[in-house]
Amino acid sequence: MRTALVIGTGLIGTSIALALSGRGVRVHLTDQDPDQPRTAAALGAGTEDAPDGAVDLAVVAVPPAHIAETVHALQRRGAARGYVDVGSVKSGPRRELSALGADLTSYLGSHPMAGRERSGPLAATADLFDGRPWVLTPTPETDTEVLNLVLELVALCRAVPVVMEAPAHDRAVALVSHTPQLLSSLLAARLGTADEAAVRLCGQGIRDVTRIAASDPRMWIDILSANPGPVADILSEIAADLDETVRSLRALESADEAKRGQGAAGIEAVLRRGNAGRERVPGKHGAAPAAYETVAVPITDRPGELARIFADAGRAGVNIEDVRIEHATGQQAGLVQLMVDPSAAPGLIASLRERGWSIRQ
Ligand SMILES: NC(=O)c1ccc[n+]([C@@H]2O[C@H](COP(=O)([O-])OP(=O)(O)OC[C@H]3O[C@@H](n4cnc5c(N)ncnc54)[C@H](O)[C@@H]3O)[C@@H](O)[C@H]2O)c1
Ligand SMILES: O=C(O)C(=O)C[C@]1(C(=O)O)C=C[C@@H](O)C=C1
Repeated sequence: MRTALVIGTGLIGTSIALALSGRGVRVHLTDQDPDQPRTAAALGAGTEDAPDGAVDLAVVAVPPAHIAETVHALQRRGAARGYVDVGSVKSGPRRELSALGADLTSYLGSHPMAGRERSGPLAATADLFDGRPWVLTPTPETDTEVLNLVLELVALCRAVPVVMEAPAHDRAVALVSHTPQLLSSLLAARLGTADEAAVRLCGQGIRDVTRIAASDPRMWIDILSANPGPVADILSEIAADLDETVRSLRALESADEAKRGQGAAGIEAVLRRGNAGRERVPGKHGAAPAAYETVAVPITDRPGELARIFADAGRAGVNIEDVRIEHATGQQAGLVQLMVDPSAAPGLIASLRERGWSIRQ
């Protein structure tokens, strides 16, 4: 990739622009608020000058509610060879693009799983995405060239590509991102009316769980409006857990020893379930299994082939942890190396064979 256009030079757009500029890509910056690209350019993220012609990749980093109209407008003026968005929700923007009659072959929905509670270019850093998962949601209609451009973007940002279908992505982030935001806000909201004497005692625990309560509400209204059902489902399960926990605490207040025992058991169960969940949270650089198994699949160099193999892996329920593509010199062919958890490899191989792929042993 030689040239890129970043639309929306806030936290995420400027962080991407800094990473790309730092690795030799000429990055053009634009935003509906002219102050933002000016600041981003001053930070070394790229240039405010408009590109001469079509760039290689347009990166749309605007709030979710504006993604579809922005991508569609860029496509209509032929701004780039490929278009990617980085929005925190994936099904809604795709549906809206489809309703607008946009070209879905040159568009790929993506979501870097890295961010901060602060907005704007001044919060941006070039290493924001280092080692973080970056979800890609190709479909069979995604052009191979566009998928390759986005894989290059992810690699240049030193992130780890993870392929998912948009609805599965939205359900997953409801649990790991959207519900935590609301729970953090709900807890921090209690501090709003608490006595000064109590607030003065805030220690590291409450700082940890309320950090993201400082996030921009406008952005989160957009995100939650595009994913309300899955978030409401998880919150109602948590509400049931809360009811149970309150019952256990009330039992602990009882004069009856047996009831107090039940209360303690209920609380212990919650804490132990919490320990087990927390153990599954990956470290900053991802809980990569010690070693991946490589499934090598020869492909022909024609539009849609890569997207098809990713979609077929998705249908097999297999997460692609990493991917490498070897291009055969002088031939319209290549070898795609899909890196997966060793336990997932046999199922992936069988499923891909069933779908007509040959596997290089
Ligand atoms: N903040 C995070 O932690 C995080 C993480 C991953 C992905 N995202 C996604 O990245 C995108 C950007 O989020 P951010 O945190 O960088 O927000 P931000 O508020 O820091 O930046 C958004 C920028 O987009 C500009 N903008 C808004 N509407 C526009 C339009 N129609 N045309 C051009 N520019 C427009 C704003 O002026 C602003 O500069 C969102 O879709 C968000 O869901 C955010
Ligand atoms: O660390 C933070 O500040 C974030 O909340 C980042 C976070 C997340 O939930 O992980 C927030 C929203 C995004 O879409 C992706 C990343």
